[in-house]
Amino acid sequence: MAFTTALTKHVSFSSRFLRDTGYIDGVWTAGDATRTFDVLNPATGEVLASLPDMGAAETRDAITAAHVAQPAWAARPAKERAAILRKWHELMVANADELAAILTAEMGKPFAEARGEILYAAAYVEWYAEEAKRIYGETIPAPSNDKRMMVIKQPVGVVGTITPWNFPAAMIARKVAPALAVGCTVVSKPAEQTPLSALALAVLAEQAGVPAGVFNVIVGEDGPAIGKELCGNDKVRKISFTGSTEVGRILMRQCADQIKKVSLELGGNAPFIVFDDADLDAAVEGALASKYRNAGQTCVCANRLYVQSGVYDAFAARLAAKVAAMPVGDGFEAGVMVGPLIDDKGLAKVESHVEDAVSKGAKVLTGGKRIKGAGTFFSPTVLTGVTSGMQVAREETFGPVAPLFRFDTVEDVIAQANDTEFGLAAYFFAGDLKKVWRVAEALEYGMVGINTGLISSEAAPFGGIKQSGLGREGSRHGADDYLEIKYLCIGNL
Ligand SMILES: NC(=O)C1=CN([C@@H]2O[C@H](COP(=O)(O)OP(=O)(O)OC[C@H]3O[C@@H](n4cnc5c(N)ncnc54)[C@H](OP(=O)(O)O)[C@@H]3O)[C@@H](O)[C@H]2O)C=CC1
Ligand SMILES: O=C(O)CCCC(=O)O
Repeated sequence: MAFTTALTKHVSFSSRFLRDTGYIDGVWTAGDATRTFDVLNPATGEVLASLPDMGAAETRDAITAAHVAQPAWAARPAKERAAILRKWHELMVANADELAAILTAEMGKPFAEARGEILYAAAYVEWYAEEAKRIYGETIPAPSNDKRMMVIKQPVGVVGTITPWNFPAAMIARKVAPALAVGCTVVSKPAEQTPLSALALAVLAEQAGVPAGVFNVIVGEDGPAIGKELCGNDKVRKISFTGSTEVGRILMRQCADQIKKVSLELGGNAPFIVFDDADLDAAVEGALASKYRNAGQTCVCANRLYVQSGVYDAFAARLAAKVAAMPVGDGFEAGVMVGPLIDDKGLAKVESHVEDAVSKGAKVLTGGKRIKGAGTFFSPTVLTGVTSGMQVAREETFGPVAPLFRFDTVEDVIAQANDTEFGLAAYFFAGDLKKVWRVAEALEYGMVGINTGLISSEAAPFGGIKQSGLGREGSRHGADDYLEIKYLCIGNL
């Protein structure tokens, strides 16, 4: 059976949104896949579903379908594409509870957070339904009277998207919505841990009127094989990826042969700075929101918390008290704030970061251990006495661990915050306006939260600099990633 009772106790077998195959050219199909792979609930370790392990051949078929469908989709008036996206948005909002249950079951995040993610994903679809109608060109005053110069924008064509498990709905929505809005077609490959949410989005896209071939989903556990086909097939004009910097580098190399466009949203190592003049309660709340959201499995999560000497002890004590009180458990239990980590690999990484820090002199104020049992839980942790020689200073922990570094001067903390190859998000809490400007300008990051730990929004350009990636998602800038600029010059006038 494709779905087990471990899933259907949360999402009924008769759910209109559960699918047990991929989706190619408007058809629910396993292609030629002969093997299956299991989708697990990380809170219990139970198998939720078995899906066909699709690979390069099915990806090729989906690319062909997307290639055939693209000209007609691009030729539809923007208003029609917008109306279909708007309908998709409405269906996501109307069915948020059921989509959230699927998401919590396969990913583990608390149900309220999962529901928040569905609405966040839907907001991207709504945003690009609106933007679809505003893909403006421009006219340019020509340097001579016998010419007229202008610019039009056209869709890049077929797009391959590869997305991670930490936001199984939002990461797909914020790539697919702008792509479809401007007239591209898409072949999507969700993470092997969370394919059910992707398939549920495709069900709703189909109901909304997205035509066959315009949005295709390939499910499978051989990411490298699917990725190679997406990067190597010359019908695909662009790859949009969210995930680890390591895989982003592989994809960029694979795209080099055909000079294929890439958007990459990669790892972060976000500094979170608390200055002596900060509102300490707001800084603690900001740290809780930024660090422990999604059990710390977010590329924009605070990874290194730098606290100025004058408030270090007070901040550490207040943060630890709140963190110790956070309920941990199955995301379906009422009141749970921190769910499991995605899998054993994720749990082992968090554990090794904490062990490394402690072995080099850090102190555990609260947490610090995996929680024994069936699921992959790690207790929300605060570490003090953390220094730059520890793993937590250099690598993304991707777990509920707040390492607190002490600093004295603005210059010192900016140097430490920028001392990383990553440049996605940074945060700081301060009162003095002069300092706010100086620090905001000096931080080498694509996004900076000032006196807030939450910066994500469909209205904002999300993306990084340095090895955190290329391109932006969300806002009006997010559409540009799926558009080519064409310059037209009329002569002999
Ligand atoms: N920027 C971010 O938001 C994210 C960062 N990370 C970071 O990466 C670490 C590892 O997480 P992990 O899940 O392994 O992330 P990955 O980067 O390995 O996975 C993300 C996506 O890429 C796919 N993939 C993996 N290898 C290839 C490949 N060679 N070619 C094409 N696609 C590929 C995966 O497919 P499949 O699932 O089939 O392997 C998945 O869909 C985390 O601990 C975290 O630090 C992780 C997720 C998101
Ligand atoms: O972790 C990610 O890859 C996406 C960040 C989620 C968000 O805040 O939009």
